[in-house]
Amino acid sequence: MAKQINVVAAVVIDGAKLLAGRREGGHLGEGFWELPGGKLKPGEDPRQALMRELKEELGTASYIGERVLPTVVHTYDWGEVHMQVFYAGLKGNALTAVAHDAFRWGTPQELADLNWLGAAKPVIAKLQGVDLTKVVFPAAGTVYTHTVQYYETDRMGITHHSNYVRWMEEARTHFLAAIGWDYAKIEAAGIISPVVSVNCRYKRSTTFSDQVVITTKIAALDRVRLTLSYRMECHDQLVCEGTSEHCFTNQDGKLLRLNRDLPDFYQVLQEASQVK
Ligand SMILES: Nc1nc2c([nH]c(=O)n2[C@H]2C[C@H](O)[C@@H](COP(=O)(O)OP(=O)(O)OP(=O)(O)O)O2)c(=O)[nH]1
Repeated sequence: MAKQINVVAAVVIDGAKLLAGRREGGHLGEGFWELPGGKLKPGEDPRQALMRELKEELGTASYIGERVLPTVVHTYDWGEVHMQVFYAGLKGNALTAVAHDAFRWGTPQELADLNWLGAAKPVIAKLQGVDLTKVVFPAAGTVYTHTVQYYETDRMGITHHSNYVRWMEEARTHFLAAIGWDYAKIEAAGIISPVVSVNCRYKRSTTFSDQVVITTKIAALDRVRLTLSYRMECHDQLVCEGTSEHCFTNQDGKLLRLNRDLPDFYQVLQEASQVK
């Protein structure tokens, strides 16, 4: 059986253009054009891995967006490449050539005829119908990845259903920290945030070492209540959808009105709720 090689790659975009790199001499696939990226380390979160690779290969920090298409599988003499592809943007302007001997920016149409590595071809084909200027990047904190632990599975090796509610809390903590209101700050302001309800709909099971990508959004916000929605995906498939509803009280348990009692927090939440 061919050796499986897990790879992450980026459609790095700037306006209507994407970035192609030509593989330098001395590497497998030398002289072919590719999307910047590289091998995933065991257990590594794909988006984190891609940021690491882009930093190593292009010399600049990046932000990572949505998946471009489901995982591409392509077999070479040297193994079976499983490539996860995400949109990305670069924070810096100057590119440092480390693993490439040439770079080219172009629209998907302009770059279609380059001599692409096999696994990149379906990506370029898919991009022919995409207007890259319309690609949006998720707002900070909306994407969180949980790796399923051994102790979270049951006797049959399936993740116990109770864990999904805990992961919602992890994703929520991550989300609130990213919008500038981590739990320490909320507590320092004397605010208590009870959970009013939790809802969870299970679609597929997960198991040990699966990476569950959770997208958190504000589903509803009024003066006293915040509802967050969570969409959990694993191996490109929806595994669970949920919501959690929260109110806010002071130390005496008195219900707070966000707009009157916590205007700064309310404003940040309102802005975050505009993100679709
Ligand atoms: N980055 C990238 N890799 C691709 C593409 N298409 C494709 O088949 N591959 C394959 C080639 C390689 O077998 C593998 C990427 O491995 P790599 O050698 O670049 O990984 P790396 O940066 O971790 O390199 P190294 O440390 O092992 O030298 O994926 C593509 O478009 N981009």
